[in-house]
Amino acid sequence: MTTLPSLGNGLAAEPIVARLLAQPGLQKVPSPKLDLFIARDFIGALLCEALIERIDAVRRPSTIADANGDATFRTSETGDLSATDPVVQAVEARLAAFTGLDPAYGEPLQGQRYAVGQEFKGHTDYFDPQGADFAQYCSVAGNRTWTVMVYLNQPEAGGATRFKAVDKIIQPETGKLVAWNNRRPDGSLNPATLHQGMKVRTGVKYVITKWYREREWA
Ligand SMILES: O=C(O)CCC(=O)C(=O)O
Ligand SMILES: [Fe+2]
Repeated sequence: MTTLPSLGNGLAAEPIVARLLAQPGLQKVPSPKLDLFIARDFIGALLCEALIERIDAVRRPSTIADANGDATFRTSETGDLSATDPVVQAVEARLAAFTGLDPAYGEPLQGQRYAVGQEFKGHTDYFDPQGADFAQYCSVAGNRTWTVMVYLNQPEAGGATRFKAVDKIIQPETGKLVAWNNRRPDGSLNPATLHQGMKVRTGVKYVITKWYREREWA
């Protein structure tokens, strides 16, 4: 088996985009405004189930940076997944091979759970350099570069991810990956990555998220 090389932190987006485009079944959302990719069946249902179990074991109320006075802005639950767990390691290896993004720059894999009525309102995944919490979140590893997210199940209704600036609504499906560059090709932060996790209407929604940084995650 050949091992694909790591392609860095994603700030140089071109090699990451090329690696993604080489993956069978990958869809690029056609827009000049941002690099946004979708791949169905990125991981299988059994691995998704195992990850859901792990999330349920560690979940706690989600938080946001730069409190905005809206207590209902992000109402989901979040949990950090253990890097020593073989199930987590399997996903990490698959993510690294698929995207080329170097795991050394990645935050710990996180899980999110949304019950009926829960959501994450419109936001960007990068931290606002003018925001009150910027130093706290970014002084060590720098700001975020890429986001990679995988839906672990399919709620009966609701729970889509909406990218307003490009008028794209992505429906959750078990094992489906969504990846985007939080920057423009020149490396500047891209406000067109604004997105929201829409309210779950029926059922429950689970995702995993992996965020990459400018500098290594210690
Ligand atoms: O749950 C979703 O669809 C989006 C989640 C998200 O945007 C985030 O966790 O940053
Ligand atoms: Fe997000």
